[in-house]
Amino acid sequence: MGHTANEDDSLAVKAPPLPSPLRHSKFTTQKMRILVTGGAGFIGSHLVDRLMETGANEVIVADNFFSGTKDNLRRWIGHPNFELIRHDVTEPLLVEVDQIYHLACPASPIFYKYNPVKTIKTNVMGTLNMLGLAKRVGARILLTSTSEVYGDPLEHPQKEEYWGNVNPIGVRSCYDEGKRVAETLMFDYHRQHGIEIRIARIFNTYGPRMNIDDGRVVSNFIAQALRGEQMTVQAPGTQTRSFCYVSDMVEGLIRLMGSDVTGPINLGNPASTCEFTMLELAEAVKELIEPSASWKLVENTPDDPRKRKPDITKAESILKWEPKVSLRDGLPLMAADFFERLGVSKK
Ligand SMILES: NC(=O)c1ccc[n+]([C@@H]2O[C@H](COP(=O)([O-])OP(=O)(O)OC[C@H]3O[C@@H](n4cnc5c(N)ncnc54)[C@H](O)[C@@H]3O)[C@@H](O)[C@H]2O)c1
Ligand SMILES: O=c1ccn([C@@H]2O[C@H](COP(=O)(O)OP(=O)(O)O[C@H]3OC[C@@H](O)[C@H](O)[C@H]3O)[C@@H](O)[C@H]2O)c(=O)[nH]1
Repeated sequence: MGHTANEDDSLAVKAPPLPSPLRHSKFTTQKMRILVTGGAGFIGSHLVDRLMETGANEVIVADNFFSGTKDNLRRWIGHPNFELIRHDVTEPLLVEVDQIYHLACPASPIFYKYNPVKTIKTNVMGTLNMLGLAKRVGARILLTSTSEVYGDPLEHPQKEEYWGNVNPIGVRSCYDEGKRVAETLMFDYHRQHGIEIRIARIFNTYGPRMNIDDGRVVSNFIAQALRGEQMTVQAPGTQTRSFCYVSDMVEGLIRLMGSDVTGPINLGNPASTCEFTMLELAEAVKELIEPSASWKLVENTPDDPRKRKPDITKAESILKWEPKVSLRDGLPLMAADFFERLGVSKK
């Protein structure tokens, strides 16, 4: 026969305890426990390196390996402060953590357009699940949003106050509208439930470990040049992007997480040495990496933004952050990694 609450108060239904009371104990020196979703990807794995290298953190990566790979994390696998979970963020995740860097989402246009329904599910359900987790454990959560929330911008450079020019029904919408909803969810959880949120709007970032067949322009041009293929400049070639090196980006993300502002905050490199047309980028790859390389003009895809450059006044003043690596310095660093992975010897 079962007990009732009246018979035995110890079995009465109680409010759930605060998770991990040990974490607030003054008798233990706990490391900060940090979840990085999408940590097996390009930016995520560099972020994991920085978080692990301090020795002050335990890091849990949750990734479904759609575009990321275990190889990016091989130096940490087996480390006592590191755990890797194969997990899709569209499903709930139960872990006890202090901070969440929520990066999980396909980011290259060819990857995010491959299964647009899954992309929007990842942005909406994935972000809801991570916010639910943040609420349950009282964690601070940072979303890696994107410059794509500005769409094909009618203002240049783009400030955080700009609401954007986005096609809600186009082939890019699964990603840019998905990220816009993710930002909305972040702010609604913040206002309604008091969750500590941080939103970074990341502009085009490049560097070592980008998937060789990622499809984004810098990795495409370098891989094509090294494989002896023509670089595919999508028409008209005069569209611009402002390219930020990955170590600068990771520094910005860590500073934002440690700050007391919600954002959104633009992170990217607006320097005149970093805003390039695609034709200029092809010429730079030819000059700096493979002098025999050539390019051809190919058809573009719909809704490609014609120009993009961040206004980073807020990041500079609030986070005391500014990017340091110019495109001309960053391209050879990325190419060195591609030489190694493609098994081609540097001339
Ligand atoms: N690199 C950029 O230029 C850039 C610009 C703006 C925003 N961002 C954002 O930064 C984040 C990381 O981008 P990246 O460039 O490193 O791309 P990436 O493709 O290398 O990394 C994304 C990671 O998320 C994982 N992932 C995707 N869907 C998932 C799911 N449903 N569940 C669990 N894991 C999933 C992938 O396997 C991969 O490891 C993304 O949120 C992206 O939107 C990147
Ligand atoms: O082979 C290529 C690939 C791309 N491009 C051009 O290069 C420019 C940049 O394209 P990418 O695919 O690298 O990236 P996009 O700027 O379009 O989108 C990116 O923006 C920011 C992030 O959120 C994402 O990482 C991604 O969506 C576009 O104008 C595109 O037309 C080429 O000329 N040739």
